[in-house]
Amino acid sequence: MLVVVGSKNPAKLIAVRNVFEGYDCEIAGADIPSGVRNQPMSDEETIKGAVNRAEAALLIQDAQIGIGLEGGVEVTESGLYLCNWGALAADGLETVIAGGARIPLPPEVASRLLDGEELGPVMDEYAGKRNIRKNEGAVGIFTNGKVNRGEMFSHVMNLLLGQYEYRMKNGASR
Ligand SMILES: O=P(O)(O)OP(=O)(O)OP(=O)(O)OC[C@H]1O[C@@H](n2cnc3c(O)ncnc32)[C@H](O)[C@@H]1O
Ligand SMILES: [Mg+2]
Repeated sequence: MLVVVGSKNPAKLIAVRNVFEGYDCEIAGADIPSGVRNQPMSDEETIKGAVNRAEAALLIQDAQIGIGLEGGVEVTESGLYLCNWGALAADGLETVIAGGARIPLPPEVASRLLDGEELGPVMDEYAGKRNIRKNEGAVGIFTNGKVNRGEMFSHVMNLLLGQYEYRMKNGASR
């Protein structure tokens, strides 16, 4: 079985490989646009990005499962929160959706995002590192390394795969 992930970001691919370990399948990453802004600014926009990527990944030749994982932020009364969403698409099945961990961003990072900057480069500058988004992620930085981006997306992937299996088992495919 071929599982296509709508991204080549290693933090996302690691998460997909983790949860499909022991399954007889091949995992491939493909550059697929999210169809939303580079920096999604709400849960709704982030979900849309994840669903778009999953459904476009499924259209790639021989794909049996398409996966979309998307990071964004959500404005709340207690500040700007990192949000993460995932989607799993398969033929004949309503696209499965799951949400991941959320933590608040410090005001100095939040204000730059609200001014239109992207989290990826802002985080690199803030932490004085490179490619944080492909490694531990903002979540890794702000949790002192306790939960990195790959682990966070692994949890989202388990929520997706688990729901997929439940629906397949119970015939709730539509
Ligand atoms: O190559 P893709 O799959 O697009 O991976 P990405 O890192 O850009 O990830 P997203 O598009 O899902 O994330 C949307 C934006 O938020 C940034 N971002 C999201 N989560 C992040 C994190 O944990 N650490 C750093 N940047 C993050 C990211 O760089 C983008 O600007
Ligand atoms: Mg991106």
